[in-house]
This record gives sequence, C-alpha cells and structure tokens, in this order.
Amino acid sequence: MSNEMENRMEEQLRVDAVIDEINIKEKKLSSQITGLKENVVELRKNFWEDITVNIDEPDDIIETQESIKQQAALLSEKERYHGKIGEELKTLDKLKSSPYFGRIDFIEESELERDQIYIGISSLMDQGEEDFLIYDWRAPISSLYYDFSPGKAHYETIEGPINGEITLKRQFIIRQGKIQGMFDTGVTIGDHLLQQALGNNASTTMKSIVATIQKEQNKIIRNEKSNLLIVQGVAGSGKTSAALQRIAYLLYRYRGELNADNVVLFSPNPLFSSYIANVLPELGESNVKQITFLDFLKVGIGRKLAVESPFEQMEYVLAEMKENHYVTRMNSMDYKSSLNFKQMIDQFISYLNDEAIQFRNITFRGSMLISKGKISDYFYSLDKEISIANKMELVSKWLLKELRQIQRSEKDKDWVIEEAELFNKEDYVKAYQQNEDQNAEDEEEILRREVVRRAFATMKRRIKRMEFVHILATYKKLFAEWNPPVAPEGWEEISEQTATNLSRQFLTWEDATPYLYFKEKLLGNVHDRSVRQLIIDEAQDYSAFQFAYIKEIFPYTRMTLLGDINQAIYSHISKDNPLVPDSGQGSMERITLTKSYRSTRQIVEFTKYFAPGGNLIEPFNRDGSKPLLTKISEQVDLGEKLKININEFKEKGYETIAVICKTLKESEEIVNILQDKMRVIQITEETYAFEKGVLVLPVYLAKGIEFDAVIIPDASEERYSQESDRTLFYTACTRAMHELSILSLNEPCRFIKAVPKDKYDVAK
Ligand SMILES: Nc1ncnc2c1ncn2[C@@H]1O[C@H](COP(=O)(O)OP(=O)(O)OP(=O)(O)O)[C@@H](O)[C@H]1O
Repeated sequence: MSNEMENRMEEQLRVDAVIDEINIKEKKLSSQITGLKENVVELRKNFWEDITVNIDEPDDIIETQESIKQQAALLSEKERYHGKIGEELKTLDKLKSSPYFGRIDFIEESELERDQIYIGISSLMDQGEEDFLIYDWRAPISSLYYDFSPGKAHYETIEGPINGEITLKRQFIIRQGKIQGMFDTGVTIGDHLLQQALGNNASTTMKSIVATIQKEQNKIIRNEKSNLLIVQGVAGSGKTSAALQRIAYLLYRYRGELNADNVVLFSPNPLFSSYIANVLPELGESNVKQITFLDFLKVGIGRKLAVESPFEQMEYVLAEMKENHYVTRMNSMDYKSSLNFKQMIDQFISYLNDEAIQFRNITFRGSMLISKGKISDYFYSLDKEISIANKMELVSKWLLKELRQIQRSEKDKDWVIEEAELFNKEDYVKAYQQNEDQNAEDEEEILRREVVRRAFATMKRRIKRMEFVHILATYKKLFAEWNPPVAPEGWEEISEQTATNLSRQFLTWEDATPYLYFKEKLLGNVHDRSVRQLIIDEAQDYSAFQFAYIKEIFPYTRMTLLGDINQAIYSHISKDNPLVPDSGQGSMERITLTKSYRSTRQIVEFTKYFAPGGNLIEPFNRDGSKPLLTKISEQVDLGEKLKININEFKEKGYETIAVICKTLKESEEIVNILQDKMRVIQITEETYAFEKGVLVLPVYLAKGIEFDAVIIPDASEERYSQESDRTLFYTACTRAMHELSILSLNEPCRFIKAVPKDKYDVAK
C-alpha cells in the first residue's frame, strides 16, 4: 500500500473515532434535553400551583410577588439552558458530517512532543474533557493554519507569543463522515480546495469560507487592535466573506462581553442582507442586526417625511439627464455630500442659537394653550452657553409644568363632565386605578381627573418627543432666508430646489443625512449606545458627510469599513472617501486585498483593463472561457440573441444567470423583450430574496452579489458613454463567476475598446 493510501486510511479511522465520540456526546445531550423539556413543560403547567398567592395584606402581596419572580426566573433559566443544548446539538450535527477541514502538526519551541491540531467549525473535547479532538477555527492556535506554511511559525496568546515549527499541514474534504479529498499543502492554503470551492455554481446565499481563508483575509478577520479598520479590496477579493468571518471571530473571542446584539452591519440593499443571512448561523453564531443605511436614517427622520432611496437618486442621475434642473441637482448632490456642507450646517446652527428656530403652537380643543412665540421667547431667554439640545430639554420640562397647571384648571370645565358621562365600565376601573395615589374621595372629581389626564396624555407625549420644535421649517430657513458666510457656486439654485422639495415634505437622498444630522443637533441624539462593533460593507458608496455623521453618532464604536473604490457607483461622492489612501482619517489600520477569487482568470484579465483606479488586480488561477462580445446591428435582434445566450448558459448547467443593466428603466425594457420567450425574474429595490433562474436587474442592485453567468445586454458606446459610467460597467462585469457575455448594439463602449483583442472572443 502506498504511503498516501496508508495516511488516508489512518485519517479515516480518526474521523470514524471522532464521529463515535460525537454520537456519544449527542446521546448524552439528547437525553438531557428530553429531561429538560419535560421539566419545562411541567414547570409551565404547574407554574401557579407552586406559588402561594395571598393578597390579603401588603406583606402577603410582596411575598406573592417574590414567589412569582422566583418561579419565573427558574423557568427562564431552564429555558435558556434548553436553548443552549439545542444549539450544541445543531453544531454536533454539522460536525458529524464534516468534523474538520484542516490539520497541522506543531512542535512548540523547547518541547519535544508534536501536537496534532485538527481544525473545524467548532471545538470538541474527548469524553474526559482533557484533549481537544477538534479546535475551533477561531482558537488562537488555529491561526497557525491560516498564516503559515510548514516551517517556523508562531501564534499569539493572551500570555504572549508561542513559537515553534509546523511539520505538517493537511487539508480535508469530508462529507457525510467520509474523507473525499486530502491534500498536504505547501505555501498557502492549497489551490485544490479553493479551486473546488470556487468552481461550484453560485448559490442564492453566501457560503462561509472558514476552510480556505487566505492569509491576507485572516488579518482582517483576526484584527483586534484597530478602532477603525479599513479594507480596500478589488472586486471578488472576499471582503464581504472576511467581514462575516470577522464577526464570527469577534463573537467567539469576546464571548460573554460581546453578543450579536452589540454588532451592527450596514448593508447596501435588502437583497444583499438576505444573501448573506445564512453565513453566521452556518458557523453556529446568531445573526447580527443588518440594516441598510436608508432604513437606519428613516428611523431617525420619522414617518412624516418621504425619503428618496439611494437607488432612486441613482436612477435620476443615470436616466434623467434631460430634466431641466439636472445640473443644479448634480451640483447639489456634490455639495451636500461634502464636509463643507456639514460646516455650513454648523454655522447655521450657531446662528440659530441667537434666533430663528421655528416652534409649533400648542393647541387644545381648537384653542391656543401656549403659542410658538411664547415658546420661542422662553427658549431664547435661556443661557446661550447651554447647547441647543440641552435647552430643548429645559423647554420640554417647562412646557410639561405649564401643561400640568392648565390641566388642573381645565378639569373644572363643563366639557369634562360631558365626556365622563360617556365612560364605560373599564374606563371607570381605570379612573379608580389612576386615583390610587391621589386619594380623591368624590367620584366626580375622580372622573374629571381621568378625563383631563387622557386628554392631555397625547400632548404630553408629543412634548416629550420634542414635537414642539418645527425641524422642517427651521431646516428650510437654511435654504430660504439665511445667508451663509461661504457658499458654493450655484447656491441660489440649489437652495431654491431644496426648498421646493422640503415644501413637498420630501427629502432627497443627498438631504437625508444632513437633515438628520441637523435634527439631532437641535434635539439631541438617541442612538443605541450598545453598538460596540459597526461593519460597513460597500463603504465606497458613502459620502464624506455620511461618514462624519456615522462617526459622531457612534463615538465609542469600533468600525470596520470594507469596499472597493473601483466600484464607487455614486461618482460624485467618492472624493473624500476613507477608502482612498491619504483621505486624512485619524488612527486606523488599512488592509488592501488585490487578489480576486470570484471570477475566472479570463474574466479578471478582461475586466482589469477598465478597472477605474488602475490598482493591482491579480486573478486566482481558475480557468474558464474568455468573455464573449456579440455585436448587434438591429435592436429587434436583441431578444433572439439574448435567448440564444441564456439557453447556452443553461445547457452548460449554470443556475443563476443575470442580465445586468445600467438602469432600472433598461431592465424593464429587457424584461418586456424576454418575458414571452422564457421565465425571467425581475429584481427591484423591493426584492428581499432571490431564487435561481434568469434574473434581470440594474447594476446598483447587483452590488455585493455574484452569479454563475452574467450578460450585459447593451454595452454600446451610446449606453456607456460617460467616463462616470466606468465604475458601473466594471461592477456589472465583475459579478460573473464563470461566464461573461456582452452584447452591444453597434459600436461597443470605450471600456471594451481599451481591452487587448486577445482577451475576449467576438461572436461571428
Ligand atoms: N478564501 C476564500 N475561500 C473560498 N472562497 C472565497 C475566499 N475568498 C473569497 N471567496 C469567494 O469569492 C467570492 C467573492 O467573495 P466576496 O463576495 O466576499 O468578495 P467581495 O470582495 O466582497 O466582492 P465585491 O466587492 O465584488 O462584491 C465569493 O464567492 C466567496 O465565497
């Protein structure tokens, strides 16, 4: 028997032994969980029987409450434990099919014995709880596997670095408990496994990459020191994958201190959120909160204003060039994305400290209780040194005090008793309950109090929410009456356009963040202080203003920004982006990824010629066919050509075939052309999950996602005519894993022309 076969048999025996251990452990836990389940059911059933309920005397009430609390605590402890075992069982089930994916043999310096370290998605100890049969991929020692080839190596522990030597590095593919592949690797984590992982069809949900994390990705995943970690990585370099493994790593590393609720991920669109939703559960972790920046802003802005989405803005930029106010709007976007506009708002706010904040009258039953003039006078009588937000707090307290007085005098009016006459039984009970600590004896008095309490309750709530400040009207003044000390060119037109939108209660995307920033400067911000880690994917699409805002509202939060400046589709905002080197960000660490894993070598070799930044892009060595360019001379042929293309891809076994358009408008046209020829799925801003098939979508919704085959339905010079279209075209082409097909009505665009002819085929 060859050495290789012998090794494989030995390894299979070990896999079998580990699976035996898993089975034993599983049995133990299953019997525990059954017992626990019965226990919990019993506890729930007899909850009240085990409690002595006695409400005769105050002391008895306290005792009863205590007894209920204890019983509830016992129940919830058992339920939590039940949940924990359930999770453990799920992990064991995964381990049973594929217990580990890697092994290293390591001899620590000054020790003679060689440790065999097997690495999988979770740790497993032997029955005696003495030795690790499997090490979690996130354990300190496991970093050896990702960072070193055989030879001298070291890893960090809390007590300091451990040095030694790796004598063997082995990779496994184990499915259903059987070793299907086994490779001893040299330099990096071998091509075999990666080739296999990347050669598969795209799926509608992202997969974890634990078994094949590359050294440079591991740096991102295990980085613990930086408060701000910035990752610039070319398309398909594994930024999103690394971000998700990083979250799993941090949850493991800081278990007990950090849980999924403390981590927030800003994702580019709802489709992307569902695309990545599986990764953390697959790694045995709970999902963290994922939200688009649009939804995040909407929570703060409130429901009364309509907010444009970034995609609507994008569609305007790309499709409404002929609109009368286009140039003004573009200038407005430019300026409002910059820190200059933030400065302008700050200047406006200091002006507001002296005058001009708009308030609302407080009215009740059609008459004025407190006028906006009176509120304004009170506000401006307060010390100027106090911040506006703190002064608003004082105004709110003052208003509530005034209201209490008015409430007392209102109580004796005739309308009150008329309303009380409409009370039903429940209202009576409520009235008496409310009266408990006021001790009124007279029934009429009790009812009158209840009527006015109710009538004033909404008003009080609104005052607590600071609704007495007219934020929109005040913000509008920035564009209407106030003269800024420094203004950009065309400010008058920008102001006019903005004021018109605000009058329609409409916030453009470029106004959304500034408006919320402004609102919070006036009213104070109420953001969740428990966010300890914020991850921003597709960070190239955030403006300098948006970043500055995010930093202000999360002052103590560690941040990881990942993106690719080459894919900055909102070209007007990329100037001050932190992904650009030397963008002047403070203390931070920057990691650059240059290797692209998603697409075949042929696709990367094609797309890198029109990559916007001209940065280094190295393809991972996976072969496929060259991109194909098909020239069409008549628009009427498009449908037929698309159909042929799609059918060819289907025959090759591809399951996700995306027709990626420049705009939503174009994608609607394509759907119209295709829908009587085959089943097509149109993806819009409202699509929350996608299925396999033929998908038609605008490029900005394809961000972060990948497909087996991509078709660009019209890559003509007419369609992609501007330099600013470069990032869009690049983003669209780089979504392809295995095949890229480009159709062009007449002359292909300048980006294709920049590619040497030997890098693509032209259809006859
Ligand atoms: N180490 C790895 N092992 C296996 N697959 C990997 C690895 N790194 C990246 N990939 C695969 O490469 C593809 C691209 O990864 P990912 O989407 O994370 O890249 P990205 O940098 O976020 O891309 P983009 O910016 O273009 O959206 C995915 O299919 C991912 O699974």
